[in-house]
Amino acid sequence: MSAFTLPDIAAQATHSQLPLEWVGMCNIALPVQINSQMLRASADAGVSLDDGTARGIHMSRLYLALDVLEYEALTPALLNEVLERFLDSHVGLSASAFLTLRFDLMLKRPALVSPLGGWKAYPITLHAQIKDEVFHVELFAQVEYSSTCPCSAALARQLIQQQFLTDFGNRMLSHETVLSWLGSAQGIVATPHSQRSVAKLRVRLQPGIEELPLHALIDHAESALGTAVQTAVKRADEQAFALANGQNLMFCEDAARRLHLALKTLPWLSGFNLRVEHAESLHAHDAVAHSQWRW
Ligand SMILES: Nc1nc2c(ncn2[C@@H]2O[C@H](COP(=O)(O)OP(=O)(O)OP(=O)(O)O)[C@@H](O)[C@H]2O)c(=O)[nH]1
Repeated sequence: MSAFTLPDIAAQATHSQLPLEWVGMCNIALPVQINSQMLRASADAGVSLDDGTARGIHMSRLYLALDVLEYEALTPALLNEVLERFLDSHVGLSASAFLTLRFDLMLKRPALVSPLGGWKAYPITLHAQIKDEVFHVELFAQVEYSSTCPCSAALARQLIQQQFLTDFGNRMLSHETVLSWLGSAQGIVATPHSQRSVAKLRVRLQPGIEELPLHALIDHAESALGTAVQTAVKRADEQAFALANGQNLMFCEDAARRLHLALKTLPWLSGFNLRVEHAESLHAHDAVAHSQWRW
């Protein structure tokens, strides 16, 4: 080695003769382009080290291959291109390449009634890989919604009926008296409990799909649930939300089944795994359900 040559440890041989499934870097900060927005993302970039005699991979080559993500809209083709670059820069060392991207998708959402709106941040994780020469992409999205317990709603209705009997017995009542009672806190003595809930959707894309259907996946899930959490809210919006909750009473099992049936209709999906978590206000633990299809 001359005084001007930098030592290249990664290029040395190792005596362990042991291939490794994944080698790379985690939590690389970088921007990605989605829906013409520049989003702050975090990437895990890796390859397999199939040559068990090689000391290491070339981390810098993976890092530099991520560059393109800054300049082009994120699509399955772009993810594939980055993974191909990983492999092209590791010929003879690696046969599989992996890329995970995490970011918050920002979507502007209208209010239910008023002409207002606001932004929601949806946590997204994309897993792309080339393994056995096959390219795969998985999307993971989190969608928050409200769930009102159907059992609690029925119990509350029963208490309201009992209160009605206590207040009026079998008396003949005028329309006006009943209307006023229904509008009073003494009449509606009990309310069901609701909780902020989250659906965690993991889906595999059909090969050949051109766009990442993040927006479509989230819209589809929110429409199936009917009670997506809101942004800007005036009283008219809150009332519409109360109605939506009353019309979409859900145990976690109901939410999981709704989402299962809804996701199955998406033609660009080849399989999914979903989990719903209802952060119960009745107790301090969560109600959780899982479901999957072709997973
Ligand atoms: N393989 C490997 N490299 C590491 C690790 N930690 C830090 N590095 C450093 O990552 C840097 C980049 O590695 P390479 O991509 O091989 O750099 P290089 O040899 O200048 O680049 P090439 O000429 O393209 O091979 C090197 O300085 C390594 O020492 C590690 O755990 N494994």
